[in-house]
Amino acid sequence: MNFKRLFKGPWLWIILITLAVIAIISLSSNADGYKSVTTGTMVSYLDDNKVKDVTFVDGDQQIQATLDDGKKVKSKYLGDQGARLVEQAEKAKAGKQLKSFDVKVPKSNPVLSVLFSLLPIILIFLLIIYMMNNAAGGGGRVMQFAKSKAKLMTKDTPKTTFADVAGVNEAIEELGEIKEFLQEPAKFQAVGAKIPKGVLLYGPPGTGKTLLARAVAGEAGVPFYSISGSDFVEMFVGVGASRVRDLFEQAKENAPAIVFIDEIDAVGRHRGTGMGGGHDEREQTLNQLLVEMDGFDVRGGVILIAATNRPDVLDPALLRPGRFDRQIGVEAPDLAGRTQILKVHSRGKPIAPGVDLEAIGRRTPGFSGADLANVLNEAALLTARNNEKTITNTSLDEAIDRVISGPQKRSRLMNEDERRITAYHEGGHALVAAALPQSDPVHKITILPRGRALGYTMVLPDEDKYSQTRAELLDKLAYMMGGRAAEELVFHDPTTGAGNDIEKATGLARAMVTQYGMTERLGAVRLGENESQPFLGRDIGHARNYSEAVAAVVDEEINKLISYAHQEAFDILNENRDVLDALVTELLEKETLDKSQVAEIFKPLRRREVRPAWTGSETRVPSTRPPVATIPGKSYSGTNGTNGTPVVIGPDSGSDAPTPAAGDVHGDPELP
Ligand SMILES: Nc1ncnc2c1ncn2[C@@H]1O[C@H](COP(=O)(O)OP(=O)(O)OP(=O)(O)O)[C@@H](O)[C@H]1O
Ligand SMILES: [Zn+2]
Repeated sequence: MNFKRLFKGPWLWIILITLAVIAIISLSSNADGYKSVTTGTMVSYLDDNKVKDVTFVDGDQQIQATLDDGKKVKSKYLGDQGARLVEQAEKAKAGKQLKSFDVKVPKSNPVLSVLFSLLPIILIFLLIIYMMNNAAGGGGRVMQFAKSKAKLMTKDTPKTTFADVAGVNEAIEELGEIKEFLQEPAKFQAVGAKIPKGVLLYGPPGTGKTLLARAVAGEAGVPFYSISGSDFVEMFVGVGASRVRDLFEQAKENAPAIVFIDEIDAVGRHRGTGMGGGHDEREQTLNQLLVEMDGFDVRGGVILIAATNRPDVLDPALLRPGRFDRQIGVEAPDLAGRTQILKVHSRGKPIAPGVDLEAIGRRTPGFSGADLANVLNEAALLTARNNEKTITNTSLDEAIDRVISGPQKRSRLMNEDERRITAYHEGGHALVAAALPQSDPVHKITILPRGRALGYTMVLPDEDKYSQTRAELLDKLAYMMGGRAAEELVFHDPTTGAGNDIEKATGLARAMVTQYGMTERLGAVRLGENESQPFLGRDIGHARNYSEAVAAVVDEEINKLISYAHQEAFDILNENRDVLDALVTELLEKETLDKSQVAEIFKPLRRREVRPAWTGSETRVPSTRPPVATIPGKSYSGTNGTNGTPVVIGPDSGSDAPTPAAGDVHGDPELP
């Protein structure tokens, strides 16, 4: 039994104090052996001179008497009786009938009275501690609130290895150095090499940052301490800072070790931007972190690994050399990476012989490692639920859909009219996409309600893409409006189903105007800045750094882009009404159409010409000389720009439908 632990709990103290109080009270109370008699009896004892000695206890209005036969008695008297009784006793004393006579004014027991007056306060205090304990999630936390919650996972460290992390080879290469250092620090010290104290892993959620950090510890065989940045910023002021101190103390004692801080942006944001006037708790914690980082000696063998989704908001002081001077990006995986991750996670799962993991990887651009792990898990769950033995393509298909937009809503009854409207809406998206020359192939159309969407159309690039041209964006705008245009064309009355499409199209058009410089009128000028609110941790608005006049032009240009796209979509559908009807007929019957089925139906489609050249100005005349030829077979890895995310378009019941995991239309994440 851990006694130290026991003394930290409030209950033991409560019990001890209560026992002590009871003991003191019972000791000092009248365990004196006097027998109570009535006042009348006492008076008659005195009158009859039967009393040997007598004591008046004033405050208590009590007479204690010892009788001639040794009996001890006591009784109460009234206030004005006292004087008479004393007189009587004095007389008896004078007449020698009484041996001794005494008056006591009892002093109240000082310990007892202090205790009694403090008792309510103590009880309230204990109650407050108890309640705070509960609020903090139990476990006697308040009593040890300064102790870091970092957990030493196991003494023999995580079992994760680099083999468990796929598709992030660059990061693994960089971290390999850290691993070697932790294994053989002497080798590095001998040549005077300085190992980074801190490594910052940054990248989108679910790409395996935590997994990587654990793998370093697992590979090097050192203890792994992990804590989340938001844990620092908890409860009382000053606690965050002492947590940091404690965490490092613990790690140093067990060095070589890895300290992992997840969500470091929770503590590591720019200082001086907190809402509480700059001197908030977070800032103290950050300062302590900086102090610790400066103070610890790498030769001590503690290496700090931190992870964040938002490296842009971190305090520059953290990123300075000597702190997190090594920064490693962990990006969403590319096709090869996705295939590898799928392989890692399919280990130990019975995959049916016909399943091609690379094909799955091809269909899941934009998925993070966590999404892919989720796909395989969902597929396994479905397989078990259907009492099947192996994971088939069918269950993997369903699993991908689930990860994108939630489980099927079989119970949602759509009446025939609504189903037909949905079919035309989705058919509209798909047809416009297929008729335009620069858009990606239609991969799937479904009118099965799923999540909050009534149906969706998935338009996917054949390979990962990192940037998009203006013509591609114009095509995208057009097919985003395709659903709405189909409703207008066929039913003469649009529905609310296009709400989400309109929202995304407007976002895309705004970006084309204000960020990508894709209009003639405004040119290649960046308009406005995304203002990030560090304390709230997200962008709260768009700061306008341009005039009212320009704002009006921006609005006009956005409008122009959208209405052009809308008209284009409408015209394409009108020209191809026969194909649209054929598509809808198939959709109503089969509910879901895959790539080859769609391609078959679209064979007679009247396709649009490639858009004319555009440079944004008449004075910039495009050259007729072609670019140099590319070396066949050589691939270039993208550096930045858009990640090839599939576009999923669905008419939604509301505008606040969740963004599908992999389908963000204006998903143009600005890579850090
Ligand atoms: N590259 C990968 N290889 C294998 N599995 C991965 C990979 N990336 C993510 N996963 C899976 O996803 C899970 C979640 O990943 P992890 O917690 O490491 O992501 P993260 O980048 O730390 O996310 P966050 O930023 O949200 O904390 C892992 O436990 C693992 O199962
Ligand atoms: Zn739509």
